[in-house]
Amino acid sequence: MLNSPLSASSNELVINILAMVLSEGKPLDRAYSQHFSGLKLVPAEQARITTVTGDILRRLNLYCFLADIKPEEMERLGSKLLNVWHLFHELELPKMQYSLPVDPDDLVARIEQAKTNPVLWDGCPEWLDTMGREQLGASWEKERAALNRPPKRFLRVNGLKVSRDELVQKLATEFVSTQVVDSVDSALEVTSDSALFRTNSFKEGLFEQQDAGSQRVAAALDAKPGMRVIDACAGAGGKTLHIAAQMQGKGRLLAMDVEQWKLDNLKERARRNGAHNIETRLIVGSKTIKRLKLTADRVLLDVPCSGLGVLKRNPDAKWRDTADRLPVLMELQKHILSSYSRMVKVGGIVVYATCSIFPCENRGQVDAFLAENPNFRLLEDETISPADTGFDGFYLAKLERIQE
Ligand SMILES: C[S@@+](CC[C@H](N)C(=O)[O-])C[C@H]1O[C@@H](n2cnc3c(N)ncnc32)[C@H](O)[C@@H]1O
Repeated sequence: MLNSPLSASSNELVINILAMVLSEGKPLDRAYSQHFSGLKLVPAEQARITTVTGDILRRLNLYCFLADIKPEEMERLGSKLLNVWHLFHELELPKMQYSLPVDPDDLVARIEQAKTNPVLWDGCPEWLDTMGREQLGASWEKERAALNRPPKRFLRVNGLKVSRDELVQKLATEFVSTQVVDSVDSALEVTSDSALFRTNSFKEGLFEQQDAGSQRVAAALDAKPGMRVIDACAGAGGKTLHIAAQMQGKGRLLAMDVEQWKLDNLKERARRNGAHNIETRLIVGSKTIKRLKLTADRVLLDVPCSGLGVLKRNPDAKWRDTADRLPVLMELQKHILSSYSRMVKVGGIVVYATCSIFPCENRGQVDAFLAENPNFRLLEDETISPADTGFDGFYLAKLERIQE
């Protein structure tokens, strides 16, 4: 994980970031950007801080149990948790100015006790374990273990500007080592600890950072040059940019979302990527969708979801009100699938996708949709399993419109 302890100031930052996530309910990425902006941290130290913070959040209940503190006590007692974290990973204790001591015998006893509880050992809250068992049965345990591993870093090669082999060579000259991902044509795994966003390759738009599992979603859409394609929950455009590359910049690609700031972000990324066939449109009501009825060859519905497939990368979702929000999210998923799918032409394809591995957000939604919409048929669906692939977890279903 690390080969030397964090400095006093880095420990302080980890505690402050954790407190912001756990006490103020801020998303982890926002807590990072708020704490890192204005600081002149070297990239390697920033990476060490995110490594430790991410690992603590992936197994928060375990570390809190070992330190005998509660998550909401992070601001006051976080130094004890950080001491426990270092001892657990067989590192020297960090040199913090004020820190609460750890009783080594108590820690050993607590580690032994925790080992007898696999749910705690995997950093899983009780509600999630119950849901995982209900939803996935026997395969839940391997997914639970996979979801607490550190995420790998993947790139999507921007085929509009460079080939995968050319990018490997170019990145090597910038001291970034990568290896090809056999099962995903557009993906490279980053194997060095490099600051990717500072490379010229990134500034020139030769790649985007994107999980390999996520890259399978846009690939399933099979968009071709010259088609009319709608990405209806485009966000900041991770998948839109991939679709634009599939279309080789030819045809019309409409990126829609209910948040204008995300679409603005998308436009900036599209410029860097050299993706010139993207138009953005804010969804302001049902009319925006109705006007596009039967107009598209392909529609991607990358719907809002629990994010429970991507917990390696966003572990803070385990410690929020995710379970309470799930019914609301599922209602929204149902609405988006039934009304936005009308934008596809007869013979066209809709891909419904989530970053969840739970059937209630996935095949359950698709089956309910098909029962009410016999004018669509399921061509194929796939759950991308974090345990089997090492990627983040996603679901995708390819639906063909067979009649108006
Ligand atoms: C899973 S995210 C999309 C991620 C994006 N496709 C990507 O690859 O980066 C879901 C998106 O749906 C948007 N959204 C929420 N409610 C929506 C609605 N009613 N219609 C369309 N988009 C919606 C959210 O703003 C969010 O950007």
